[in-house]
Amino acid sequence: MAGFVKEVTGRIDAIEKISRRLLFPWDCPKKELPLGEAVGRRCAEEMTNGAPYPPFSRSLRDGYAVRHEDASGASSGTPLFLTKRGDVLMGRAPDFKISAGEAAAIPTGGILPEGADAVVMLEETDVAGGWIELRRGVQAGENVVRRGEDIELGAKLLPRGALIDFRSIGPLAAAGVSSIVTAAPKISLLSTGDEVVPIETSEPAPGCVRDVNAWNLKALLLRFGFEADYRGIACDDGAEFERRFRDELSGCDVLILSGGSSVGMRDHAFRLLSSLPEPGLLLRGLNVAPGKPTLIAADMASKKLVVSLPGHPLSCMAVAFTLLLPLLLRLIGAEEKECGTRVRLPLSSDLAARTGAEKFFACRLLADGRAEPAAAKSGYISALGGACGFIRMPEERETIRAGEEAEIWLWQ
Ligand SMILES: Nc1nc2c(c(=O)[nH]1)N[C@H]1C(S)=C(S)[C@@H](COP(=O)(O)OP(=O)(O)OC[C@H]3O[C@@H](n4cnc5c(N)ncnc54)[C@H](O)[C@@H]3O)O[C@H]1N2
Ligand code: MOO
Repeated sequence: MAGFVKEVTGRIDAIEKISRRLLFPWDCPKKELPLGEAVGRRCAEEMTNGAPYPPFSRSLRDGYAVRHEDASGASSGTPLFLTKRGDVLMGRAPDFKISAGEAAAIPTGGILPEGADAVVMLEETDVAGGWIELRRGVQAGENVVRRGEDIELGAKLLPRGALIDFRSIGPLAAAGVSSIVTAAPKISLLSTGDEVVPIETSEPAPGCVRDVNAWNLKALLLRFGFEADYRGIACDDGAEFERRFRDELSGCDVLILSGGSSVGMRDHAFRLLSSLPEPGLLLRGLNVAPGKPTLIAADMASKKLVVSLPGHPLSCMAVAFTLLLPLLLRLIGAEEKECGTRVRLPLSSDLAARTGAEKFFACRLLADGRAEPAAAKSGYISALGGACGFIRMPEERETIRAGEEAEIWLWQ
């Protein structure tokens, strides 16, 4: 790996410069999917609500629909009595209105009859001699959801590029969105290195290891709404590697390599990324630890992005989470610009590193709310097991003490 670049670019600088230089977002492929199949994907366009929700004012309780002023002041000691106007039937529009002094029986979810603006719960009422006895007063709107109160007509359901998941699918279903146009950039994953062998290899030869990075990357990207196609492993032979690289690049929008990003005898990524037409190589060396040997290049005319990630599995994932995902979000024009959530939590033990680079450490969340740094080297593959995300140590820091708050980048 000797001879790797000394000059490095800061992560945020890299993201901003590359996005601007490549004129993100790109008009990348889209796929229309039935709602259920769109779960876990990102919508290609902003989605707005086509109908108010709920579509009609409805009761939240079994009870009596009333005008709140008619119930005002009712208590068990001084009950009020209203005339029963009728029964609201589930799934049917009432064919009567509530006038002063009237109440209507209503089920949970029933349409609030015109004139009524609140519901008194059944257990706070009685039927007495043809009257409805109220033992409690209600405020306007109590036990009722007004038409459009939850989601107004025209409200934003999903910003462009948002992840479709359990948090956002309900309003889409309610709005009758049965299919969604999802962003579907064609992303290919190619691992590199003669020592990297397919996972099916029953007994890797001495010096060989099964491919981990491609599977890590595939799972990470999927978790954040991007489908990536595993294209296998490219060997270290220069000519063969080049053929494979060009072949794979021609079939996708984004080619993600791992390994061979450093500059050594067998590291062809730099040479090939540099050979791409305008703008060619955009990043050579990232000021992130682990993750320095990262290369990014693009071919603007053919709208191709190539990201060559470090071979060490933990480095590869740190760069994928902190640099690759933000770039992909910008590429598809997502409003969200980073994946995950930033919080500040105290650390459970001291952390020490060198100043200069922006540092990321896998960490676990302890039950007492502290973050525990994983004791891991960049070549480890176990560090993300049970991790909640990464601790970020800024460039200028070299320690964070136990008990001191640090910035944590949670997956969620
Ligand atoms: N003398 C120096 N050596 C190294 C430097 C350096 O500056 N000077 N940089 C180190 C850093 S930092 C990293 S990170 C690695 C990155 O090197 P490459 O991106 O060129 O990656 P490789 O050399 O191909 O592999 C590194 C390491 O990772 C393993 N690997 C690669 N691909 C996979 C995969 N798909 N699944 C599992 N493991 C993989 C590979 O076997 C190597 O052990 O270089 C340092 N060295
Ligand atoms: O940057 Mo390497 O990616 O430190 O292990």
